[in-house]
Amino acid sequence: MTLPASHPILTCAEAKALEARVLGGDEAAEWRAMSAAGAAIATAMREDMREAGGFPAGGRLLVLVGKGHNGGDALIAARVWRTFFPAARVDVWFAFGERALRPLTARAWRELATVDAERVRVVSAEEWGARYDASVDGVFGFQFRPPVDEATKALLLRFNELDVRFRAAVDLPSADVARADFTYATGSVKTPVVDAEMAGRVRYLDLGFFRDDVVKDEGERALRREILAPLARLRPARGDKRNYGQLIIVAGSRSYPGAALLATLGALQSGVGMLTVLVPETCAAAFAARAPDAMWVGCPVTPEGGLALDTLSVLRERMGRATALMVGPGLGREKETLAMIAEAVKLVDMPVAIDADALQPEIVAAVKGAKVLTPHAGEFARIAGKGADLRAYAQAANATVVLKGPVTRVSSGGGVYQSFFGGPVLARGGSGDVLSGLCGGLLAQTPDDPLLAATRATVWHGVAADALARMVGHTAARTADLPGRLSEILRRFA
Ligand SMILES: NC(=O)C1=CN([C@@H]2O[C@H](COP(=O)(O)OP(=O)(O)OC[C@H]3O[C@@H](n4cnc5c(N)ncnc54)[C@H](O)[C@@H]3O)[C@@H](O)[C@H]2O)[C@@H](O)CC1
Ligand SMILES: Nc1ncnc2c1ncn2[C@@H]1O[C@H](COP(=O)(O)OP(=O)(O)O)[C@@H](O)[C@H]1O
Repeated sequence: MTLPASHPILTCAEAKALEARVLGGDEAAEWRAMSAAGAAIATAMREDMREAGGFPAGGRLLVLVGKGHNGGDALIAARVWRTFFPAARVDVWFAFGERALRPLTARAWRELATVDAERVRVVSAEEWGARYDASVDGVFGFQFRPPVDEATKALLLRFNELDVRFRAAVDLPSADVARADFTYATGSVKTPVVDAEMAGRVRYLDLGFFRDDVVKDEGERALRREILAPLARLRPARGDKRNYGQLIIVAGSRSYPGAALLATLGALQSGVGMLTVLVPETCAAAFAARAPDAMWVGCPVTPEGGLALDTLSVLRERMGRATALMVGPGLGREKETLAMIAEAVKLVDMPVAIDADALQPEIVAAVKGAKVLTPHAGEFARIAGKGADLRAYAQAANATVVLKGPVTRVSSGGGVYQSFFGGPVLARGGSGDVLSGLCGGLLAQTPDDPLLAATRATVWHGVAADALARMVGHTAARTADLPGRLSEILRRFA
């Protein structure tokens, strides 16, 4: 088993101890880390801001600075921002005055202030502009101890009212009051940010603090995009399609034909060697025109339009050398169809991925071997019971579970791997179907390693969604365009 590329998620006390260990209280090392954090924040902000159309030349940035290193990170980010956007105008607000700055934060401020005094100015809260293109909140970081004083809280609440197109925060949204669209977790992800309502989306910025980390399948962990790197490498010259697995998908119904097609498009870009898709006979020809590289097999349907029990004989004929089975997208919930699926998962001797309507307790229980389940919160409640714990359920069900949501969490009963990739561009019908196809395709390639297939699919899907959002924004995007983004992101591992 290859453990998924990931780093531990730490409590604030653990993060403090880690930084003390790595930086050893050495001021030069601390400055280097702050500089790396600031540069990483600015770079990530520039990328993420493309989802909102980018930062205009001559745009306005507001930087909120506290006393500590969180403020220093924000000030360095602003200095790097000025190298990206030389005409940017930067307003700096010191929450506790300039004199309160700790030495390295004061140094970060001196470096920013000397760049270009005309475009960088200190503002009081009264001088805040009504509108900014972007902001960086560095008032409080993970050393924050509540409560916040009333005056500062009132100002942070006022900050929330400003018209800011893109709000970034360093490590944690200040006092859990300042609102962020993206919170940049520098060096490590700290536990409180994961559930912080004000944090927006979390981005983990790896600063190399975990050099000595040995991945263990335990605890809460943040998935890293490096999990995709092996997929970017050359394949052996004499490879054969049979080396890359064969996936069989059973999906679709008269009501939801599109889900089967979307899952197929996801699977086709997973790198799988062969793909066979069992769909209602009425769909096969049209789908073959859309995706001729999959082998479409038309199956009998019930009068209501779901796959009929006889689909089992088609599966028996076709399962030959298959290395994984994926069932669920768009099947509908007819009794006959679900009974057929329960038999199908018993029939095969290969790992099974289960999604959507096939996520029923009796179907999950019928799988003999390895299984990957990809429920959203509603489906998870259906199979595991209301309020069930992900890790405990995965362990009890002997399954790898991908619990989808704004942050998707994956566990096979050991560690809980969180994916901070992807965003609201995915909040539209069919994006889960693409994920299940991708997951099935990866499972067919690593049938002995369902955890690797599931975590990799989750990261890949999320990173592709980010790429899509950067191209077209959140609103006028289409799920059908998501599979097309899966290839380009592998090209960035050179
Ligand atoms: N183009 C297509 O053909 C599409 C077909 N789809 C198919 O539509 C069928 C129904 O899927 P749905 O996911 O809509 O099923 P449902 O909306 O019926 O979800 C099942 C239960 O979970 C709840 N629920 C749904 N989303 C939730 C969430 N994010 N958090 C908490 N609870 C949630 C619902 O209230 C419901 O009780 C599936 O077969 C699916 O594959 C969808 O994937 C959309 C696109
Ligand atoms: N706000 C969001 N931020 C990030 N990811 C999201 C968000 N909303 C939905 N997603 C992702 O989109 C996918 C939706 O899947 P699912 O709920 O099965 O919908 P569907 O059946 O319509 O495809 C999941 O991968 C989920 O993690």
